[in-house]
Amino acid sequence: MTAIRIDGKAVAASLRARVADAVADLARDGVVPGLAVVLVGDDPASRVYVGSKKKMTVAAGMRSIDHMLPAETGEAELLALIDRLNRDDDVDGILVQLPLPPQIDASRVILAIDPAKDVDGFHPVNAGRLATGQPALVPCTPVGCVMLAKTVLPSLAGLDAVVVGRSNIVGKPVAQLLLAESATVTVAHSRTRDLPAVCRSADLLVAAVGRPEMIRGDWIKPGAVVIDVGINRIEGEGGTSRLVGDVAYDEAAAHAAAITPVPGGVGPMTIACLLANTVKAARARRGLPEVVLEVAAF
Ligand SMILES: Nc1nc(=O)c2c([nH]1)NC[C@@H]1CN(c3ccc(C(=O)N[C@@H](CCC(=O)O)C(=O)O)cc3)C=[N+]21
Repeated sequence: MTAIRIDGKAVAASLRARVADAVADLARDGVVPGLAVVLVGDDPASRVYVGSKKKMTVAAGMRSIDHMLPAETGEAELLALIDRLNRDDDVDGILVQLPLPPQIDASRVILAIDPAKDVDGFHPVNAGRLATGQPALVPCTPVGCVMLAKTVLPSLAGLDAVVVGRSNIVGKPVAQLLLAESATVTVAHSRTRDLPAVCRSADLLVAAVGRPEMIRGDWIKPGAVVIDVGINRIEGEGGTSRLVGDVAYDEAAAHAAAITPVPGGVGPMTIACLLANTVKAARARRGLPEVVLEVAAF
């Protein structure tokens, strides 16, 4: 069997087109959503990523407000900026790029963001709302994972889903979303016994561990759907480098029914979902009804 390659780039482009339509609707009422992105330090990969978010925010018709702060920025200074952004009525979404330098406590920063503007969905209020089935801003990468799975699966109800990784950013929220879709969810992690056997039980496998190609072909149940969240840069010969996922793609594709590539899988969905969350926040803050931006499933 050779698996279907799930085209995250194409699904993300169609989601961004829906976002742009929703932004045009808001513009007719004089509303232009604004997304503030805060980057502390000058990590080159983070700069590239923030740049591409800015470009796509503007392409969708929204305002992008960048705050590039030096690596030595103190926690109090960052918290003061967040306070200003919370109060600024032109700002609908606030994203503080992670990781933060060691002198800043990320959990305190996340707690300081107004949950109504928390387009990353990392604030405990949004995490709690997601866990209890209330309307929430939901983390972007997990939403992207579920959207991609739904492009090849008519329903996730009753499926055995295995999530490898238990971070607050991906593992836990993607498990909550899959549970809300009525999958039977197992969250595996570094202390899980016989991880290959646990993975082999999965109809739907979500890999979010951050270890290059850790998940091998013979860990995949025949006919499974595999969503690879990992984005790992590995050094090749002669100073070259390439991106690989947490799943050994070629091996896994020999067993799976469908699989997301890296690059071109979950990554582009993360940014598209961030734009969608910004529209969602802009509407909710003004008491406007929610619009469906999800790409039509199946
Ligand atoms: N507060 C916060 N929110 C985030 O959502 C967040 C963050 N901090 N810190 C960094 C990570 C990383 N991240 C990516 C998003 C898109 C791609 C992406 O679009 N990747 C493309 C291209 C990759 C390339 O060519 O370099 C792909 O996978 O096809 C990658 C990485 C969001 N993050």
